[in-house]
Amino acid sequence: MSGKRQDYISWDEYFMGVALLSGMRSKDPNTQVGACIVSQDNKILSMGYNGFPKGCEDDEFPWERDGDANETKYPFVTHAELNAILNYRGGSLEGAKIYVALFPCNECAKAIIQAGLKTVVYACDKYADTAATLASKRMFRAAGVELVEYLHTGREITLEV
Ligand SMILES: O=c1ccn([C@H]2C[C@H](O)[C@@H](COP(=O)(O)O)O2)c(=O)[nH]1
Ligand SMILES: [Zn+2]
Repeated sequence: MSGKRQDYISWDEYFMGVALLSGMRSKDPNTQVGACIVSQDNKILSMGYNGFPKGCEDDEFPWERDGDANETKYPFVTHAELNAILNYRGGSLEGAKIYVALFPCNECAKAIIQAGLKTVVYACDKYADTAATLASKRMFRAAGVELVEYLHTGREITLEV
């Protein structure tokens, strides 16, 4: 009997928690996505969330979903997964895992595969029926990337400072 705490969070809760916390930085009024990249030995390598590129001010670019293409957020927003990959300054991400709030779109899938990530753990798949997600799953399957649905534990985590 070591007397250690028993209610500590699991690795999955920890990394998905970091991904969700990163997503809370997003200014997207509809969908906030966070991502956390983790090495094979459980070290956090990088994080990201969906937002406009550097120099593209949140108050000057549109957050709309509908309208003329260039009056919506879609051409401008950098996705959480891509930001996490681009934020990494350490070299290779070969073999790493990515925890992400939303199932990656086809563009993120390409970046994930090409960066050498081998596992995607996702919390939500709300666009499962879209062409982008279906293309994404097809590419992940072909590239041998493991897809793991995050099992929500129901644990509420409160952060107090
Ligand atoms: O792989 C993905 C897919 C989407 N996102 C971001 C891009 C947008 O900011 C939102 C999606 O907005 P909706 O209003 O739900 O269409 O999610 C991402 O980061 N990664
Ligand atoms: Zn994407």
